[in-house]
Amino acid sequence: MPKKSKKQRKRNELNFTGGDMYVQGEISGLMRLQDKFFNKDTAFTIEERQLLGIHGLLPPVVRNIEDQVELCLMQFLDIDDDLSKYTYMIRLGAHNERLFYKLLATHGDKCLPFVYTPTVGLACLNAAYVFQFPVVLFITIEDKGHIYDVLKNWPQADVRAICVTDGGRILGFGDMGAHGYPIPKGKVTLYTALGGVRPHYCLPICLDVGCNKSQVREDPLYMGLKRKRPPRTEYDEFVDEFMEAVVSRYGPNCLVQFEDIGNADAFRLLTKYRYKYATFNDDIQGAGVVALAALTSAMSISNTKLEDQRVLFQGAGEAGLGIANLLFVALKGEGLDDNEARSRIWLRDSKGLVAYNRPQGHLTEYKLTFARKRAHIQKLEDCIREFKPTVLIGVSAQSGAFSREVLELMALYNKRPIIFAMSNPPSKCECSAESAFRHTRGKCLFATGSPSPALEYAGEMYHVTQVNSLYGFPGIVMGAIACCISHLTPAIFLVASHTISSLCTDDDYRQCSLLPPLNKLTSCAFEIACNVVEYAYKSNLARRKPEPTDIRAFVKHQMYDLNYEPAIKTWLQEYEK
Ligand SMILES: O=C([O-])CC(=O)C(=O)O
Ligand SMILES: [Mg+2]
Repeated sequence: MPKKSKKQRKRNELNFTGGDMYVQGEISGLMRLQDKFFNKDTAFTIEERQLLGIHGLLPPVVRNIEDQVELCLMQFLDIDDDLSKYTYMIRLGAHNERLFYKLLATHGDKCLPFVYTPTVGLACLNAAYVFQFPVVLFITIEDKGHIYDVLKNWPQADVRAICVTDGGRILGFGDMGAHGYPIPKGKVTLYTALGGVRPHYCLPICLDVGCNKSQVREDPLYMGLKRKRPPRTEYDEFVDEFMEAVVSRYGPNCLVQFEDIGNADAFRLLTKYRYKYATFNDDIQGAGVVALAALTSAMSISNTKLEDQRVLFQGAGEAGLGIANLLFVALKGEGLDDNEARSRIWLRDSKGLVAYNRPQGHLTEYKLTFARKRAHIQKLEDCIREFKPTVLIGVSAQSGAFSREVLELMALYNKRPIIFAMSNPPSKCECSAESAFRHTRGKCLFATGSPSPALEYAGEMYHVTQVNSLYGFPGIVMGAIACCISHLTPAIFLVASHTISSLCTDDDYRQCSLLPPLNKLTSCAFEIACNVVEYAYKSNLARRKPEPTDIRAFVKHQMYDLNYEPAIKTWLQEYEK
């Protein structure tokens, strides 16, 4: 028998003396198997299993993470219904976090729609049914005065990015109260899956202040507080306390993304907090980033300039005003003055054209900025006849708002009408890709909010662009937390938007694809993060010092590693010295 080396003898001794005593002071083997951060399932090597005392608790096979991913994909694809696919992903994430993110990174095209739009909408509609784990932190208005203590119950202490909703305007569904909790969960999943933000830095929060829809509240399965939303002063005090508690608990560099907050509250909070905290509103500013990027590509294809556009919005809520505002900034950047820039933008809400002297409908200060000085027009078709827009953007959550007549009019006035039907989920979308192509006879440059398959029209294949904030926010968050940004200025969103459109190629344009393909989402997020960091240092917004000399390496270094770490590396190396 060959003689065993000293090292091998030592290992052998260890292998048969049980594991726990060798990991004293550390997390036990069994806990590693049950803890999503440490778990590797069958990827624990035999040596690790023996040293950790979990030998025998797993089948003998040892797989690498790539093989595990393929196995998970097979299981996932075998599931028939969308909601079960969603719960499969949530369970996997709660059981083995790295495998979950590796699966998303490897097969994002197949899996992302089941952790994010559109399936996340279905999850909200079935929120009680799909709730299984403490995946988000719930803070209720009854916790007022003690929000800091609730934050302390979240198991991770080094939180750097929060996504928070109050369920006030969930996608196109309106007020869903606490049943909006899957939304921030879906968003922070993309921080990691696309932006590379380490998962333990991310915290999804649902602020439960009640729900004004009795139909939601009175559902026997409703999990939130069974009360109406509070008056504005009480609400504002609550959210103020929340922001202060975040800073006390996680420091001033912790970024807060507001998501799917009710319209009126969203604008007020953004105005109040945007220069005070590192915060942004994805539905307002994030929508602007991606819509402007898609518009930039559409202009490259149609060989037109920004100042040549007349943009009509169907919907003047968060996305509509967010896009209009960023467009306004971009137009001014092209040398237009305020009035010239505003003249390119018309908004139409549920009461018709946003005009000063319209007979009904109070105009908020945010809409007033874009109000027209002209006779009121009620119908969308008449707005089109009057304004002859080159671009029509749907952000109204009104299914069918882009009727055949609307689409035909756009094709009548434009060689290449630019049409974005952005509302989510598809049941709330202004028109389908199919009707946009049919009623413009294939002339339109089209994008929509949810993922859609390629489409055949008159013998030609057209790619259907998904114009969704997922192109922007993961990279913005990664960049902002990497350099500890103090606050996010409008220029940051322009930087992000330009980064996205700069990644489109002539090949994309040939397929009428207005944004980079979905398989480039991670590189898109990385480029945005680097450009945000660079801009933040240049503009004195970055608190982290010293300024890095190599920004790409600086960002890369902070990203989540999708491969397992050896469970006992440090300890074994110590022992074998
Ligand atoms: O979540 C999405 O897909 C886009 C979004 O923010 C919204 O529609 O509110
Ligand atoms: Mg949203």
